[in-house]
Amino acid sequence: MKFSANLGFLWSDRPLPDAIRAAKAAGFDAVECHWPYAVPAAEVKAALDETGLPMLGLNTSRGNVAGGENGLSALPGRETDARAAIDEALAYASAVGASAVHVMAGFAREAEAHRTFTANLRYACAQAPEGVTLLIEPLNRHDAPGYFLQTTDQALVIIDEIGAPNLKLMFDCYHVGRTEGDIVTRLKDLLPVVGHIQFASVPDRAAPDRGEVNYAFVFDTIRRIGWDNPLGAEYKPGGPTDATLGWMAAYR
Ligand SMILES: O=C(O)[C@H](O)C(=O)CO
Ligand SMILES: [Mg+2]
Repeated sequence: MKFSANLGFLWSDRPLPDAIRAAKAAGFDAVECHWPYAVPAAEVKAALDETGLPMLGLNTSRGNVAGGENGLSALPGRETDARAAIDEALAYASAVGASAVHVMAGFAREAEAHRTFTANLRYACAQAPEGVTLLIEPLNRHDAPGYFLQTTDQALVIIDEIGAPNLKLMFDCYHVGRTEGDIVTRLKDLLPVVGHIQFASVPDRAAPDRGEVNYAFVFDTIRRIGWDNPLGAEYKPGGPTDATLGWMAAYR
């Protein structure tokens, strides 16, 4: 199995270039991040070149975080800000060679939110350069109550409606486990539209060696169905990241 270190959580106490180096030293095959924008892209690119690790993805900006925002693309009336965030993410992705951008929907319950989200996603799909995939990710209702995109069924409707080859699903086993369950069946059913897979223990969002989901079974199923891309370790270490990596040895 190949694994990608999600540097939004792993080694998040270090500057991003150092976190990339730590991921390399720990044996990860790739990295991904959340919101790298405070770090000059050239510094991130230099660390990626130095380590040889690919950057699999980054997120569009959340907007006004202090004001409670968690993404902009489904917010009616905020199209200008949402598209600026998409442009920013695509430019950063191009500068560091990242292969995906997660377009964050945000907290929205208005009737027009679906139409706003699909319009902004169409914009993103049209703007994305060759080799950059757009991802949408349902977030579980416990951690992100009121988030517009909550289930894989809802994401599938959106992906089908837009019908763009560069729009895919971020299948985060943690969120699916918390909201929907039946993780491996959902994954198999959705495989044609899956662009990236992430994981963490359920329900604690810790390393995958605990909790109610048997990740040995999940990873084995992923291997059997022929998914060969690195799986995103997006868990909260709750202390020094290096002390939480014992789970990896079983899959090498
Ligand atoms: O929280 C998650 O699972 C996402 O992957 C993310 O990037 C931020 O919401
Ligand atoms: Mg995730």
